Amino acid sequence: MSSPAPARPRPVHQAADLLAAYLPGSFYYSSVRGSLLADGVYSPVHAAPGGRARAAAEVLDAALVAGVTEPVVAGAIGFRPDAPSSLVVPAVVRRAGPPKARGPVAPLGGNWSVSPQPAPEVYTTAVARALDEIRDGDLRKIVLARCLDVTGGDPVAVPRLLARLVHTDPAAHAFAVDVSAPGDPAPRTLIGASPELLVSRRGRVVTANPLAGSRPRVADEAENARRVSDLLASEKDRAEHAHVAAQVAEVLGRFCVDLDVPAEPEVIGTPTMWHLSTRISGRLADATDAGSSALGLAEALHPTPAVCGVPTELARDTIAALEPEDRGYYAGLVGWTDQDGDGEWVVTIRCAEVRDRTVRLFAGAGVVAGSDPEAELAETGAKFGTMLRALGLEGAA
Ligand SMILES: C=C(O[C@H]1C=CC=C(C(=O)O)[C@@H]1O)C(=O)O
Repeated sequence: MSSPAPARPRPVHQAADLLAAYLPGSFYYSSVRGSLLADGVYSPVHAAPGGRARAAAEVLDAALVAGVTEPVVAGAIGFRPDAPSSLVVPAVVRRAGPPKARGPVAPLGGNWSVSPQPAPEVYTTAVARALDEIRDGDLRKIVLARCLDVTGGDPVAVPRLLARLVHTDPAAHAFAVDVSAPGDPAPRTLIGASPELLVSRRGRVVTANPLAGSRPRVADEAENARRVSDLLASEKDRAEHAHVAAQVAEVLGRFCVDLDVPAEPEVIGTPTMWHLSTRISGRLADATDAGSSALGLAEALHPTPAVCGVPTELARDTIAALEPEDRGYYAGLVGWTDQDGDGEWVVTIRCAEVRDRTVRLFAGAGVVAGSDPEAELAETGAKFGTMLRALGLEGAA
């Protein structure tokens, strides 16, 4: 006869201690729901797109049997189906409450050179071409991205960069993920502070918070108020947003009962941007299937028109044709799922990839009929602000 396992007290950690304990190679994730720091690898999770949730559930079962305490699957998945992914069941997971705002963290220092990739006029030409495709063909929305390479004299202090991201905006979904691949000459870290919740699951309750439609935030509050009301009234931005909210609602509708989709978007603010936002929630019809774990839902939702477009396949092909730089992990998903299927995944935006002395920032903007190439260039410049602030280079885009 088997006897129940003795209940072990859960070790109590402070959010600030987890952040302070982060080292490159660890997995860090924090949001208003809590903080998670994971180290070591019990097992990688390898599976093709669409099969990851089931593979994750199997590895989590094996980890439990092997004695891993409260295992999770954590990591990042790239934008394209053929992009790399970095998903593991870590050997050790520590959890704490949400991070709190604290005093300023010292800047990274150093002399940085900043180089847009591609050149700004290549980006505006791509937006103009996308507008031609929208006018002449079936494309209705496309998100076009560009990069900013920031290079310093010394290897980048990733833990300090992460601490600055978290302290600037403790409400963001902050992350740092080791995305090194075999043969890389130096370790690579995906780091960022995303405002966009792809999906979270807690028990049967599912929440998503699609964002699209933007204005840069400025210091002057009267000007911010004008920008917020302009954003709410903008037909172009509302169309851009409606594509995302509709697709997220349609996908979650396949899994949920009692889906609540607000009829009107609201505006949310980050320290650098204002966005149209729709908070969607529902209850899972079947919470036992691996396909409805947080990772399963995230895979079903990806890529939303917040990072790809409408229709999805045509937008993805047009992105491949118009963007000269590979997105890699940008515009993919980052997060974690536990053995109950609970977890949280965010859209990988307001992020960068750090490799030795270089930080490659990514930012994209949604293009619909009525978009203006110069305005999209400026919008992507403003979106770089999240990472530039953390680097101490505000205004360098
Ligand atoms: C694609 C990005 O942002 C998305 C999320 C919010 C608003 C967006 C926009 O207004 O274009 C984008 O869809 C990015 O930051 O790289």
